Amino acid sequence: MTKPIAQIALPVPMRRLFDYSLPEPLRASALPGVRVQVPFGSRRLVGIVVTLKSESDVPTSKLRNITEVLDSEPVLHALHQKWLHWASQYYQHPIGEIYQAALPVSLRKGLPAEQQHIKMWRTLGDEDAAESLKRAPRQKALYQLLKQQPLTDAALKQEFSPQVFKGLEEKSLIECYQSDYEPDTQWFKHLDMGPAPRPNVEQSLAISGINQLYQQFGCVLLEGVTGSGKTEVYLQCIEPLLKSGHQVLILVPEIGLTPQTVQRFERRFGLPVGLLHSGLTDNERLSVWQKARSGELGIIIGTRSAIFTPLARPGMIIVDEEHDHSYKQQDGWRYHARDMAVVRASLENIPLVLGSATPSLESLNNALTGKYRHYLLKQRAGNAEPVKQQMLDVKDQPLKYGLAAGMQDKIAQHLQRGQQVMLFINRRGYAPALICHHCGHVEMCQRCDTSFTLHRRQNKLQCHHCGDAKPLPRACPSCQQPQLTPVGLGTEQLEQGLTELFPEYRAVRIDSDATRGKQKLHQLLEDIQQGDYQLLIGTQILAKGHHFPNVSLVVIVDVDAALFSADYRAAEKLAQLITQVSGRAGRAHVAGELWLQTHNPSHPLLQDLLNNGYQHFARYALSERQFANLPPFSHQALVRAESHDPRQAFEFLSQARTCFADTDGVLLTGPLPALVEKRQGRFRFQLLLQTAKRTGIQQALNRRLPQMESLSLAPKVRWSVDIDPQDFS
Ligand SMILES: Nc1ncnc2c1ncn2[C@@H]1O[C@H](COP(=O)(O)OP(=O)(O)OP(=O)(O)O)[C@@H](O)[C@H]1O
Ligand SMILES: [Zn+2]
Repeated sequence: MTKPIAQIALPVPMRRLFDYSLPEPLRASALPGVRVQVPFGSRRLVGIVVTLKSESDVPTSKLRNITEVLDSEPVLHALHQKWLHWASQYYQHPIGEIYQAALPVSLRKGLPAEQQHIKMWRTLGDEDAAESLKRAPRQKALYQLLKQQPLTDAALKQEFSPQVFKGLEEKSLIECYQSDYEPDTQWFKHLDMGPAPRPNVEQSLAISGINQLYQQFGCVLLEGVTGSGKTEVYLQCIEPLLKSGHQVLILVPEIGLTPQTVQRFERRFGLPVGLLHSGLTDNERLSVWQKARSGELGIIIGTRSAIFTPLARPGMIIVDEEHDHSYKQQDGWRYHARDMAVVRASLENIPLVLGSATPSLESLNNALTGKYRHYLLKQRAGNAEPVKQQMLDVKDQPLKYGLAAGMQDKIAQHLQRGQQVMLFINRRGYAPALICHHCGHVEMCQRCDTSFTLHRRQNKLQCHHCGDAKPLPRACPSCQQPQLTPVGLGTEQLEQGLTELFPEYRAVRIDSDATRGKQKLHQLLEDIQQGDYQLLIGTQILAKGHHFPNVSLVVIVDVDAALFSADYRAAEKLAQLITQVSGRAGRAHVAGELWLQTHNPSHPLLQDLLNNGYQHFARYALSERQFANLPPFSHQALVRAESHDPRQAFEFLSQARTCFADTDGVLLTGPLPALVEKRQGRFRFQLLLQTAKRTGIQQALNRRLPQMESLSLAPKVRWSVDIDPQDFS
């Protein structure tokens, strides 16, 4: 007998499921994993059936009815559901919000999940009208194409503008119709393989090791210096999988930045690659989701949330640049896509490959302790030489636009040899602050604890924490004198300075200000490839994964700020950044060098990193973490709270602390102010929980969260729990 009650996950911030009764006619179709529409208060919500049952704690008369079943088959299969329930436990986050996050936006809204029809075009009538279209060559071209066979709207739109269709439609020569959608899931029978280089010894070892894990769970850390051919290893590992019809999901930090990587996958296998990134419309996203689920796509490449893409025949998950911080969601449900990937791979019983030149200390520790298989690529692939890394001591040196004289000479030398130079600085805008030379007043954001950044191009001051902006004042708002002076250096100023210092060369700036708009970045990257620019200035966007063969010098203008941070992960982050940035140099035929400007050339971190490389540094950093009992040798959760009245957030966390007071094995730190204490008008505090075992965090929170939720201040402050926090700002 079919069960009359369904437990539903609803997109509401409550840590529970909701019981609804199933009217008789809906019972056969309400399977676990399908979407349903239900009344909730005065609203209608789209939820997902989790389980069916015969009885509820709520009296039957009080149960409300499910109004509609939206799917004929589950949008989340059983394994996926199991995975999400694990996540709800692990991240201590409401299950309904997790289910919601795992679906594309269109499906959250209740739109159809199946790709039922596709829009096609065909010609009308028998006679050939080409003659009458002589004066409209585009219309004639489209007409003749369709005369041969009907074609899909999606394919034609790439080539013909809407006017062309309209013209022909008005002449009643073509019409549009809906055709039944038949997915092509047999792509693997006609792969069109492109040429592949012969792998070197290190690559071969990695490839054969990874391929031993065919349809079997296992994690692999591929630790390879930049340019060592990690991508080539991925390509060769997935080849046998694709040939046997399996699908591969690849996570990357940011797609807009790696068009070349995407092309490499397409060319190697002659297959379209499904792309998932933030620049897509809801419809485009849904389409990739559908094609991945039906098995129509062999390769899916996407950013963080692509980890939720369903696969009909999963073969492997790859997380490229696994150390990258974009894999951690920083608001709402704060999951880590890499960690989600580990659990997914184990449930689906497939291998997971984590690749990086600068692995996170977490993954490295798992590799060193034997939990993960570990393959090292120590040499750059092909003919590329290792990058020479050096420091320039800028103590007591006059700096012009942040550059010492010696550095300016170096840049000139490389430019004169016809090579490109990349300069890296971590701050966008013109200058991080504007100070009054007369009275010392600094314009501060009223809502945050920070100075306004000067953006000279746009003639404005902007807060980089809350986005608040205002026009550049002509005089000091405090003393009315006109001597307002920029302090510090940003990308905009460096660009201006370089144009002044090297007028015969062209400079380009790559930061989030300069690259707004979908195509802009793409275009700039292409122009750089073409050699249109010789001086490339950027923030960390420029550090990620590009391949600019003609860059021979990379300069990091200032590393000092990061050397003295209160965040225990700062050293790791800085080392990753320096190594990644330096990996941009000398990737092909020209030798590359990296120069760091610093006031602290004897700093042990810099010494170790530059003399011994990231692999050595990371192992040393791990021993330090172990000594200090920090992650990955302990496990953390961060309770954050913020409020307009600083006392409320602080008091809430003080009370929260007492909830944990008698919990054994939990080390409590705080409440302490966050690194950025005030943001958008709210004061921010943190309480850190630390335990020796991973499960300790979950046990403590399982027992104490309900108590915290019932604290009198709980509804009055904004608070959240962050498991495995990465960022304490
Ligand atoms: N075995 C090989 N023989 C010759 N060339 C190779 C080989 N493997 C890789 N290459 C080439 O070396 C260059 C770098 O390789 P690849 O992009 O795979 O490295 P990577 O480690 O993924 O780089 P990144 O540092 O950007 O992550 C590419 O141009 C690639 O085609
Ligand atoms: Zn602000």
